[in-house]
Amino acid sequence: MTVIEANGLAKRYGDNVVVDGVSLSVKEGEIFGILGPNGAGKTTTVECIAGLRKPDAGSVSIMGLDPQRETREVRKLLGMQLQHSELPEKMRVYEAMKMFSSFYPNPTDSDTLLERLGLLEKRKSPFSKLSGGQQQRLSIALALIGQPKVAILDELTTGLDPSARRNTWKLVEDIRSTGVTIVLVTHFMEEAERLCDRLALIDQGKVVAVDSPAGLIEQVDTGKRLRFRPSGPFDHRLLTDLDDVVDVSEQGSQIVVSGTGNLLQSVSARLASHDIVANDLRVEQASLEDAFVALTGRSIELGEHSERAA
Ligand SMILES: Nc1ncnc2c1ncn2[C@@H]1O[C@H](COP(=O)(O)OP(=O)(O)OP(=O)(O)O)[C@@H](O)[C@H]1O
Repeated sequence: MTVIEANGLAKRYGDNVVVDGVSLSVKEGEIFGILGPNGAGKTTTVECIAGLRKPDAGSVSIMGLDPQRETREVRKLLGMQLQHSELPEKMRVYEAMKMFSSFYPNPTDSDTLLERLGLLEKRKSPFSKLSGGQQQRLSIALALIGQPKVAILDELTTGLDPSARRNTWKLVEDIRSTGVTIVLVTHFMEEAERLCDRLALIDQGKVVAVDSPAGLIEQVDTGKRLRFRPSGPFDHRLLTDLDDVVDVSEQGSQIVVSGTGNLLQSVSARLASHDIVANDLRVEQASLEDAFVALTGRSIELGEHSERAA
């Protein structure tokens, strides 16, 4: 079943076209990623989807409802974790939960949710005394308090250290396993690859491609590459006549073999039959980053405020 359907969304600020004809559909129970560099229009897109911003053109349907016209009904279905959720410094965790609970007709039990998010012992802490990871987890709790069918999570691991980031990924998987459909906005390749069932790559306000992470990589896959340092004298002709090998070259002391099919197996077998050991053997395959570069001509990590996923 389709949970979110957006068609031809457009939004401009003055002369700046930020969202330029975005169409996408999100299926029930999936983690759908919106991946693109800083400033690509991701946040504006999800704000239009959630009804927090009015698009200049296009339409959105969330489980058959129009977020612009049926705002109250949509709020009951949708939990939104905002990119920079700021609460009053002195507001305590349980007070924030209570306030957000009051917005929904059927909120879940606050302490049970805090416990699930590892925040129960912090329930009396003021917002300003929480670590970055705890503030993020609280913003997720606030997005989930109304028992939404759909949760939109915007850049939820930006600013977190690698361990907190991994814990948050686990949490997102747990939320999905309870049947919540998740839209995940991110500019981290690793996060998108690890979590998302399907992804929309967004660049300069446009959807460049929608597919599973593996499907996107496959679209641009130029084949496989092996690198190794041979243990003894090596003649390229040893490998060039293999069916799976397309090219053999040298980079310093390394041999680089590109090809297709069972490249690793056929090269290993041939080397072994000549008593050559492939030291420091590495298999390289196209990544999501390669797919993004191939589809847009630009690197996603080059955004002004980019931060590499560790
Ligand atoms: N209210 C606004 N008024 C004017 N320009 C805006 C407004 N909101 C966003 N923009 C501009 O729209 C562009 C896209 O912003 P948006 O936040 O949607 O991108 P994004 O892909 O989510 O990037 P980021 O990850 O940096 O937030 C940016 O150039 C931004 O400066």
